Amino acid sequence: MEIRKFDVVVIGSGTAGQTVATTCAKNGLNVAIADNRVFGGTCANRGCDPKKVLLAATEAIHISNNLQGKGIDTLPQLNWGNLQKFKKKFTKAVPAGTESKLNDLGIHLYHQSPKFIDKNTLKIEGKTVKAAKIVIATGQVPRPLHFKGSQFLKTSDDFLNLKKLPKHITCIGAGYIGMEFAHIAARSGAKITIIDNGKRPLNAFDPDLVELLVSVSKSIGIEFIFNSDVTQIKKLRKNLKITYTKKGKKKELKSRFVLNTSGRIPAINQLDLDKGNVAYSKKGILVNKHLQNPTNSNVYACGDVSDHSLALTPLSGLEGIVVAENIIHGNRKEIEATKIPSTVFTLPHLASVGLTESEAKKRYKNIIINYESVPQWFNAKRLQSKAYAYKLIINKLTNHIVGAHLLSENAGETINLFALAINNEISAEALKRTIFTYPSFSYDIKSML
Ligand SMILES: Cc1cc2nc3c(=O)[nH]c(=O)nc-3n(C[C@H](O)[C@H](O)[C@H](O)COP(=O)(O)OP(=O)(O)OC[C@H]3O[C@@H](n4cnc5c(N)ncnc54)[C@H](O)[C@@H]3O)c2cc1C
Ligand SMILES: NC(=O)c1ccc[n+]([C@@H]2O[C@H](COP(=O)([O-])OP(=O)(O)OC[C@H]3O[C@@H](n4cnc5c(N)ncnc54)[C@H](O)[C@@H]3O)[C@@H](O)[C@H]2O)c1
Repeated sequence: MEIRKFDVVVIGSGTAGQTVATTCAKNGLNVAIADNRVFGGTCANRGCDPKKVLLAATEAIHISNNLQGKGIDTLPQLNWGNLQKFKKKFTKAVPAGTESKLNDLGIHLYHQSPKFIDKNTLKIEGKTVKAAKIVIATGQVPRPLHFKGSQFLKTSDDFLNLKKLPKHITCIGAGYIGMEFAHIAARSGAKITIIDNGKRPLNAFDPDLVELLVSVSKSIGIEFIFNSDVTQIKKLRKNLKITYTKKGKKKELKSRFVLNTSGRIPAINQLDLDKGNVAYSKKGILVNKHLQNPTNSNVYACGDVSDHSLALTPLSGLEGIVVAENIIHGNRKEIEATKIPSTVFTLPHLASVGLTESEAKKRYKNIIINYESVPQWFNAKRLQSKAYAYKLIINKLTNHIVGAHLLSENAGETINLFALAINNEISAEALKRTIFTYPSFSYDIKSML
């Protein structure tokens, strides 16, 4: 049987996989890439980008609602069907565009999941393929939940493709996806309930700012049920009946559509990793500082699927570059300890970079915490925003900002200035001295400092 040989085979065509494949190909390596779904990955096809397109229309609703009677008389009417058509204009072009970009670089494309046969050999599309280096960049998939009726659960993919918005949606999980989708759906006219088995949403974010976000969320009709476990979903004629337990008591609610937003797990179960002697854990493919697998040095992993990665697009891209450079030049690049900014695209946004208050207290002896809720500031008032707050954490000794946490209409943008300051050790004083445009959210940084 003919055996096809490549320098590099990349599994997964998302941000991480594409970055590795294109960089290696541009450097003269013979590359193949495989994906078992449409090419282009989660972010562009069924994640960040389509979500942000849906969000744009709800931003119009949000701002109009806030300014009703203050210059806005007639509220805009959201047309979910047309919004979905608009969104499709973005997503439809992604798979073919990605394939053509990869083809143009001479990269061989496979459209199935490879399986390891041994350390350097894969079976793909029924063929045996050998590669000097194999890169696993398969991302994550929704965490399966196991209870009676869990087959009725829908995923983020289903939500993003909804032709009609259900009257009532329940999200199981108050993380990034649950909170962002709840805000989109609530402003589009649906009634939302979020059930979480924890005591609050968005665990990794500052508790004071999250509390304010919860209160805004409630004001747009989102209902929260915390410390609760869903035990069963039963199909009724039109609705689904959700049974859950809270403090040992059995409770029920009815909903048209139940979304599993309880987190995502590494997409590794189709790869036969044991045959390739590839070490992995529940968190993903194990990697060292060069993003190389400790038990099979021919294998690298990057993006969401690696065991230490935060599931964020910019980090997946960064890791893709590290892997590509290590394959091309030998292991010379390590993953840098950059502070990665992150935004929950609710309205207002919740954004964060660097240490949380509790992390900073453990790490530094003397810190300054500037925490304030400032709905009276001009930028909040002109937009009639229900919440504007910040928490900055500064190392007293060096005057460097070590953590920034923002809740504002523009936090997703403003946080990038803090990422710049933290990662480049620009002092709080230097940031305060810098001239920013006025009136802008960036200008507010001066008052925060
Ligand atoms: C709804 C949603 C919204 C998000 N919003 C944001 C956001 O606003 N900002 C942000 O930074 N991040 C966001 N994320 C996270 C972001 O999408 C991921 O961090 C990013 O896409 C990861 O890139 P990746 O290349 O590691 O993996 P992916 O983009 O997931 O790519 C992995 C690819 O591997 C393929 N694959 C999987 N298994 C196999 C297999 N066995 N064989 C072959 N191919 C396989 C998949 O089909 C996929 O194309 C969001 C995620 C979701 C789900
Ligand atoms: N704006 C962004 O950058 C963005 C947006 C979406 C997703 N993402 C990335 O994707 C990842 C996955 O997002 P996600 O929202 O799916 O997960 P998540 O980890 O953010 O949140 C999962 C939530 O589900 C809850 N949960 C877990 N098991 C549960 C159960 N059995 N019952 C009830 N609640 C349960 C958790 O307590 C948590 O609040 C994120 O961690 C993030 O890195 C990023």
